[in-house]
Amino acid sequence: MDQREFEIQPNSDPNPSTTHVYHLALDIGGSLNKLVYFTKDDDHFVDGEAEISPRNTSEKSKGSRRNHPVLKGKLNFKKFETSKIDDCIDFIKTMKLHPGGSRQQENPGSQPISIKATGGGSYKYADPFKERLGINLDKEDEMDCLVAGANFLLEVVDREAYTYMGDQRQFVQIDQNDLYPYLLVNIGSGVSMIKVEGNGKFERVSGTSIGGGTFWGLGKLLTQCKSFDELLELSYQGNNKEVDMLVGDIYGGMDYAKIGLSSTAIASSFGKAMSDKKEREDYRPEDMARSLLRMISNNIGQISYLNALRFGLKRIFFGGFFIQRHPFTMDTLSVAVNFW
Ligand SMILES: Nc1ncnc2c1ncn2[C@@H]1O[C@H](COP(=O)(O)OP(=O)(O)OP(=O)(O)O)[C@@H](O)[C@H]1O
Ligand SMILES: CC(C)(CO)[C@@H](O)C(=O)NCCC(=O)O
Repeated sequence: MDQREFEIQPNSDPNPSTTHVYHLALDIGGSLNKLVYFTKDDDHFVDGEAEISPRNTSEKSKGSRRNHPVLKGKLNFKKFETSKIDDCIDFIKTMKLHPGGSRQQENPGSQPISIKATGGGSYKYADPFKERLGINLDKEDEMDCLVAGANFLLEVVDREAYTYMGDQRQFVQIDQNDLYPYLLVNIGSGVSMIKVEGNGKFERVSGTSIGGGTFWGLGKLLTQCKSFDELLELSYQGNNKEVDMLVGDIYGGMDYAKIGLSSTAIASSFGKAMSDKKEREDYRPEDMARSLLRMISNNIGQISYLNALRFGLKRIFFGGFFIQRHPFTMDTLSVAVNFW
């Protein structure tokens, strides 16, 4: 997808009276409900349809990537907490996204409007969508969508995948002939690990229930934070060694060099709390938040690495809102993958 013609606008709402909406779709997960819709301004509106031109996705990648049509318009992303599903329905209603959003889908004439939706919430919340908006959620399997989306981004969008270590973001140049097989680790409320061998060729090989929902849920109980962003922000100000038992705490300040453990390595997450004569209130919320973030990210990194090893996969791609735009979390994952 050529990013010169294809703008991605995070959470900026277009004016419904001057904008034409196409292809509203939803991913209703355990924590977050994600909406995507495509818009064209009056300027780019041709005979009631979006202008589509089949062309290569990027001058630079001519020949090396598959041809995809380029839609001249904007993709708009919006997210809501899934628990506030009514806010999402209100938004769709106010912005009048649902009639336009189905325009190019398979609903000609007076058929009931149907919107593509994935994630567990497409089952759980089918009734409120029907009752309040009169729309059917046309369900797609979440793993199919996840893999199709990841493959599309990796095959088509330049500068999409990157490594993150020590504050350094480095884009990965992907050789299309050497993309598969890879391990896809999607960190949402829970974590899914999928071995991807090609388009439509994948198997969910592992997962863990200790994921983004655990960080936010347990973190809320420990710190009284009111939002995920607040909890994450708090964790940046904390020091996990106040809560975690380090190798040095066990070895009298020394490394355990013989097995490659430095004195600062975490020997036991939250381990200090067992023997400290302290109540929960005596620990600083920021230190607990930091320790929790480390514990969960390290665990995901370790399980991912072991699964990559188990299936002989040389590359792991991480995704999901637990890490999106969160450099410290990404860095912790990278350190964990390298450590184990
Ligand atoms: N603003 C936010 N509000 C709540 N959680 C957030 C927010 N930003 C990031 N997160 C994190 O992202 C996680 C949700 O990620 P994502 O949307 O990818 O998963 P999901 O689709 O809701 O879950 P699942 O796939 O397991 O059903 C949350 O559990 C939380 O850790
Ligand atoms: C249940 C799903 C697939 C819903 O997205 C996800 O939250 C998940 O992969 N959870 C982890 C489940 C496990 O493998 O332990």
